[in-house]
Amino acid sequence: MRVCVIGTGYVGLVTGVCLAHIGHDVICIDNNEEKVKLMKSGQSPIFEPGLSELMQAAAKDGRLEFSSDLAAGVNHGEILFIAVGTPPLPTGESDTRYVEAVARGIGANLNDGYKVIVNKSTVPIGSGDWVRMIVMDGIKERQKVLVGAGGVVSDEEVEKIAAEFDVVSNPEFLREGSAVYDTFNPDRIVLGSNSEKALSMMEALYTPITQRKYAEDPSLPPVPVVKTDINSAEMIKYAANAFLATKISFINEVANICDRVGADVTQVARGIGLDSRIGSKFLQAGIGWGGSCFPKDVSALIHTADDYGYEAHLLKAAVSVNQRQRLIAVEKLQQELKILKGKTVGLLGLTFKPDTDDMRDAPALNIIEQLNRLGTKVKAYDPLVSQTGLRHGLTGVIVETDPERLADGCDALVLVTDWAQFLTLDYAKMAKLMHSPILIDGRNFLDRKAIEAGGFRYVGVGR
Ligand SMILES: NC(=O)C1=CN([C@@H]2O[C@H](COP(=O)(O)OP(=O)(O)OC[C@H]3O[C@@H](n4cnc5c(N)ncnc54)[C@H](O)[C@@H]3O)[C@@H](O)[C@H]2O)C=CC1
Ligand SMILES: O=C(O)[C@H]1O[C@H](OP(=O)(O)OP(=O)(O)OC[C@H]2O[C@@H](n3ccc(=O)[nH]c3=O)[C@H](O)[C@@H]2O)[C@H](O)[C@@H](O)[C@@H]1O
Repeated sequence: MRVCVIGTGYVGLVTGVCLAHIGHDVICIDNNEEKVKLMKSGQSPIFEPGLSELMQAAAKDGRLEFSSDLAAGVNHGEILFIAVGTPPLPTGESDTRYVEAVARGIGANLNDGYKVIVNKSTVPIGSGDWVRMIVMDGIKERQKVLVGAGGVVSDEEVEKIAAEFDVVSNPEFLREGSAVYDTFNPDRIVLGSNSEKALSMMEALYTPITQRKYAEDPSLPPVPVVKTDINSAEMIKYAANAFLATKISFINEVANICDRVGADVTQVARGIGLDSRIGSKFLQAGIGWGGSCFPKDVSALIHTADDYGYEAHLLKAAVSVNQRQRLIAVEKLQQELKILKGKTVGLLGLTFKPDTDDMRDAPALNIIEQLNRLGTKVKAYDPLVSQTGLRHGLTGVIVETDPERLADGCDALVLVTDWAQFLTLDYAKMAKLMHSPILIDGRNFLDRKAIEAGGFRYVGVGR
């Protein structure tokens, strides 16, 4: 099928590349010319395991193109994905201006022939109808321009074009760092629409994936396709992220109680996670959830509830537990070192999770800010940030090029991101380079015994 994906961030680029890989004819559009230039040269603007290889192969096979020309993209695609960002506004609500610009642009360029317009971006509930309205506005604006220029686009023609598109909500559930894997091995595909025609085109689009043709385990039963109305599909996305974030806040709260009563949250998590009603995933206690989506999506859902006269107490509590948890490492440093002014702390990891270069709403940022406020010198080593030299506008932190330089002269280390590389560092050597070999394991990631054998005092979260 002919597909156009508009917006080449994590979601758009991974969607476009994976759809090309399974045989569709894809054009990816972005209004950032620099990005388009980079992608045309075969380079991925984001770090995502496996993505570059698939991207280069699909481009070589002629199934994947990049452009900044929206009109060309709209003309090409039978299915048009909107995958631009929906960042949070200071109020917590979602900033939909990029979706609006794209929807208007689609309308202004819609041509003959049926099109499915897909909301892949995470958008506030009710956005399906809103996108339809904006696309219609775009069509009308074009009509005005054409009429002004002596063209002849009649009202009937506008109605005809309008009748020839449907809007589908198709929320995305991929995780950064395993985005390609998640795309080929989804737990479900959610499609929200009231149009049978649009739904059947979307089902056909995803058939190779739902039939597990590209799955790690092709013998699994087909991927469930959940077909709903548009509002419910949009709500599924928010509810899923809000549930996962709340689950992490729950285990973090349990961890804080464990710290006080002398229990070990890692053992508790295993003990409760084996209950199939609870499940073992997303029970890793630590310094809290971050990233580009959990914080913004939970806030947006709280905001939506508020708009409709409902106070979302539980979600607000999940956020407030998380805000406190973000600084738990600083509390632990104070317990260990007492006065932090004039001390040097080294952060192992900066990104909000491993296998990504994304620093959006990373807990490291709060830790750096708070330590700076307390007069502490902060250094950091991150496998990706240190290597790529990408500083992401980081201030108040010296980015070191290797773990031993990081340890040199530190009063304590804090493991911020659970990068696999951190399991095999030479901790004995690092301990010798430090003023005081203290390690706060903000992700309960390391083997306490091995770290202690290396000469460190080990402090976990809730263990
Ligand atoms: N990052 C993630 O892991 C996930 C994100 N989502 C949702 O997907 C959406 C996209 O998120 P990301 O990929 O992280 O976004 P992003 O912020 O990384 O990328 C957005 C891209 O859209 C482009 N763009 C903005 N306006 C444009 C326009 N008018 N025309 C063409 N391109 C335009 C930007 O240049 C940028 O390349 C958001 O709604 C997010 O909540 C959903 C699931 C996972
Ligand atoms: O909407 C989105 O953008 C995506 O948000 C999350 O994906 P992502 O943010 O990439 O990363 P996660 O693996 O979910 O981790 C989020 C945060 O929670 C933290 N986390 C995760 C799991 C856990 O047990 N404990 C924990 O503290 C991570 O360190 C990270 O800071 C969801 O998992 C995806 O399904 C969703 O598509």
